[in-house]
Amino acid sequence: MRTATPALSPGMKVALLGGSFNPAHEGHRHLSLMAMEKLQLHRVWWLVSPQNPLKDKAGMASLEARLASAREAADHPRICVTDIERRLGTAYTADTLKALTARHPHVHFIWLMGADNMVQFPKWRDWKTIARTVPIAVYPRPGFTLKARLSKAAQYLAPYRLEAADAALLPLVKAPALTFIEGPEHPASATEIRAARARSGQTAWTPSR
Ligand SMILES: Nc1ncnc2c1ncn2[C@@H]1O[C@H](COP(=O)(O)OP(=O)(O)OP(=O)(O)O)[C@@H](O)[C@H]1O
Ligand SMILES: O=C(O)c1ccc[n+]([C@@H]2O[C@H](COP(=O)([O-])O)[C@@H](O)[C@H]2O)c1
Repeated sequence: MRTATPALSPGMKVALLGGSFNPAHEGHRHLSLMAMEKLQLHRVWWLVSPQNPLKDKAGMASLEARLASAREAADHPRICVTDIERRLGTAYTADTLKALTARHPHVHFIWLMGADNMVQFPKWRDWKTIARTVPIAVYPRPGFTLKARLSKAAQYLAPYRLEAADAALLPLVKAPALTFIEGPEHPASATEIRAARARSGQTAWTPSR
C-alpha cells in the first residue's frame, strides 16, 4: 500500500528520521517525541527506506511489512510514516533531500538520527553535501552517545554546532548546523528484536512497540 505525502504548509518544522525500521520499535518513537519537544517540531516523518545502501538485503523484511510495523509503532498524530523514497525512486539520502527541499522550499526540514548513525555518517554518499543541505540533530543511543560527540562528522560540523539550550533554533537556521539533543537513552534495537524472535523460533517478525 502506498502512502500519501503527509500534508505540509509553509513554515512547518519537520524532522526526517530515515531508517530501515526492520522492525520499528519504541526507541524510534521515543527519539521522535523527544526531538519534537526539544526542537519544537510540527512533525516527524519516518522515511522507511526501500533499502539502506550500506545494509545487507538478507534478513530485510519487505518494505510493506516494515511500513506496517512503523505505522503501528508510531501511534502519534504528528509522527508521519512515509514511503517517500520509494515514490521518489531515491536510495541515497543526499538524493532524497535534494528532491524534498526542491519540492518544498518553504518547509524547514532537518535530518534526525541516532548517535550510532552519526558515527557512520562519513560513510554515506555525499555526506558533506547532506550536511550543507539540512540542519542535523543527533539523539543519544546506548553505546554511541559519546562516540557520536567525538566522531569525524561532529568534528567537521563543530563550527556550526548549537548548544542543547539553543536546540529549538536548529530548524530555523541555515545548514550546515548540528545539535546533540539531550534526553534519556532508550535501549530498543531492531537487531535485538530480530535476534530475540529468531531465538524464540519465529520465522518472520510481526509489528512491535
Ligand atoms: N534506541 C534508539 N535510540 C536512538 N536512536 C535510535 C534508536 N533506535 C533507532 N534509532 C535511530 O533511528 C534511525 C533508524 O534506525 P533503524 O531503523 O536502523 O533501527 P535500529 O534499531 O538501529 O536497527 P538495526 O539494529 O537493524 O540497525 C537511526 O537514525 C537510528 O540511529
Ligand atoms: O545515503 C547514504 O549513503 C546512506 C547510507 C546509509 C544509510 N543511509 C540512510 O540512513 C538512514 C538510517 O538507516 P538505517 O538502515 O541505519 O536505519 C536511512 O534513511 C538510510 O537510507 C543513507
